[in-house]
Amino acid sequence: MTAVSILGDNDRDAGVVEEICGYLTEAPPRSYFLFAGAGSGKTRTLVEVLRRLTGVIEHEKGEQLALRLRMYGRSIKVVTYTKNAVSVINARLGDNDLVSVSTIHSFCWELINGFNDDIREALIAIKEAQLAKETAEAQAKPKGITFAKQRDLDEIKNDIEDFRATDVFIYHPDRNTYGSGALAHNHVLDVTAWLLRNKSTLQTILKDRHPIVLIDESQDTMKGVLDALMELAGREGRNLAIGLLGDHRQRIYPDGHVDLPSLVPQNWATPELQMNHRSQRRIVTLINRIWEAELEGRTQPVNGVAQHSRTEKAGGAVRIFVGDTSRSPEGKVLGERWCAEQMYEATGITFWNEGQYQLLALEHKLVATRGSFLDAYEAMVLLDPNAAAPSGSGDNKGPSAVQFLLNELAQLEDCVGIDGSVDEFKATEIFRQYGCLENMPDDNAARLNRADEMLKAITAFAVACINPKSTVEDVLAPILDVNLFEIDRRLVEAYADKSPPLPAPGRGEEESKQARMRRGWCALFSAPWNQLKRYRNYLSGLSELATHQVVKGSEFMHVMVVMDDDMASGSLISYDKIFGGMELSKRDKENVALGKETTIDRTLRLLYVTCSRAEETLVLVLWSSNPTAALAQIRKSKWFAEDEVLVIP
Ligand SMILES: Nc1ncnc2c1ncn2[C@@H]1O[C@H](COP(=O)(O)OP(=O)(O)OP(=O)(O)O)[C@@H](O)[C@H]1O
Repeated sequence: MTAVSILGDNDRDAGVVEEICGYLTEAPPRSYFLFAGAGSGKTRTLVEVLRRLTGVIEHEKGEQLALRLRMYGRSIKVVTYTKNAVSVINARLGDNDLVSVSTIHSFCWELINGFNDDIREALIAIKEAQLAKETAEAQAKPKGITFAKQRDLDEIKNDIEDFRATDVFIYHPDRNTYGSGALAHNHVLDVTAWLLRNKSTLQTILKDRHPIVLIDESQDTMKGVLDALMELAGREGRNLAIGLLGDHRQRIYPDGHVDLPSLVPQNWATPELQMNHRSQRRIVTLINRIWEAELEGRTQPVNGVAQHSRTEKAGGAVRIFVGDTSRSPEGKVLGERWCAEQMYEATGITFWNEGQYQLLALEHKLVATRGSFLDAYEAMVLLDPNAAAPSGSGDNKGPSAVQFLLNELAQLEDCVGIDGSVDEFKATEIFRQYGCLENMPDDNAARLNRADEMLKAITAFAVACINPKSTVEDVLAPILDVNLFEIDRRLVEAYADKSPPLPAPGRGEEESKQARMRRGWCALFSAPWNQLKRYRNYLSGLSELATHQVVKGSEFMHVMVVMDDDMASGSLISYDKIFGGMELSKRDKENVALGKETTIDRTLRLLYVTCSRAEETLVLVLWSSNPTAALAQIRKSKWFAEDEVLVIP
């Protein structure tokens, strides 16, 4: 093979940048959807397009567009999934006032901030629609509106009244916002989508500021906002162009559209990137097979192009190991080490016997079990299922009602030495930071009394912190008893409520939000305190097993993917079903018949995402409920060669 042909093969996508520049500089500009698989260099393509469209790199039509943007004080908006992606794109673009990069939350808030009457109207309309829908659904059930459901409906009505009474709405895209008028992250997205659909002022503002909007990771972008933008681009074809970048095969959040490619309007351009610059050929072949697989229970279409690896990346190694899921968690950890050892023996790559590989799993429960913080995690899920686990965009900081435990109390714990001594200087700083010293009595004696009370509380807190047997309640009690901080009302009330939790609902039984939260609070108060620290690390992406947060957009030389249905919450994911260790359920078959998304679809995409992170070598470990059946199907499938399939003894 000659140098020229190597270059030719590797450069098969070289024309895509120019192709996209052509669409966006057409008069009027044309919207597009870029099919771009794993490791295809989406960010690089995006940045190269932006450089040409803003006159950084010589480009005749780009320079004309730049001139027009500058003349009207406009810019191209790039919407990314994470704050990290904002910095990556900004760093690669350099100083460029014709491009403005934001996360979707910032983008939405930039548009609606200050339009308080519109925000209120949208919030009320959204909640009223929710109320009507949930009421109708409950009425249609044989039991009608149960007591538990009525409580939930009343809560929606209360929210509507609260919105009506709010004058000014506040929000911070980078953190949770508290206090009167505070909007949650999802409110901001819902409100923006509603206003883009219903208010011409906002539509005009958007196209006047940003005639071109490019959305990265569009497969996971909240569908409400995406639909509103696509609808607007359809209507305002001459004034607003949308570019969607992403890989529908890598959709991992339920916020995105089930099958985005099929929603792309006919008149949009659909360029394609065919290269995978990241992985060795063996891995690229595997991910192509995974995506093309015709599995029973699959409803998602096989749209999108097969990828090509770089010519010089013609190697790579893959193994799948199958073991019995009835093993203990410790036994499984040992089994996984054995697999790594086998990989070392097969490839001679020393990283595998030095623990220098990236463990990946996408089930939060698995991470929580391996990381020894399962009680804390499960309590958080009961308190707020949407906020308990880290999210790819880095928004989730845990349930809002427990922020005091995760922030103030965690900071206070940092002032406690391993012997239980308290660094009083540091502790005082924290009290000052949170305004705990502002209401000290003026009277000298009362002041001394209060200081003494505070000292006793922090000493008791320190003793509880260093005791490995302490529960969250043990640590919290001394602090709450003396009202040291201004604490979220929900936490204070839950602590004061000494009623026992109701039992968990049986299969098919309904549970009110309040009853679920009461179970969550009780579980949290009795969880070991030391689990909270591990839970915090997990939220910030620091646990040994990587989850979505780390996986999105990352790459690692050597990857081990651990698949264990026992640790998957609910029935949304099942590796055993795609590998043949378990039959499809009745529900799966019903979903197939209705053409709905199935367990198989979701699991296949998770597998695609995790496998495509590997550059050189990849180990898959399946803990199966029926290893014999799974092995038979794996051997029959064309995914792996005979010598790539092994049994964990
Ligand atoms: N044109 C190119 N030539 C050589 N290497 C490239 C090229 N484009 C990207 N790469 C390299 O390939 C790897 C994958 O690129 P990148 O992470 O941008 O892909 P991606 O499309 O964002 O992938 P994913 O969606 O899987 O996260 C990176 O290591 C990047 O440096």
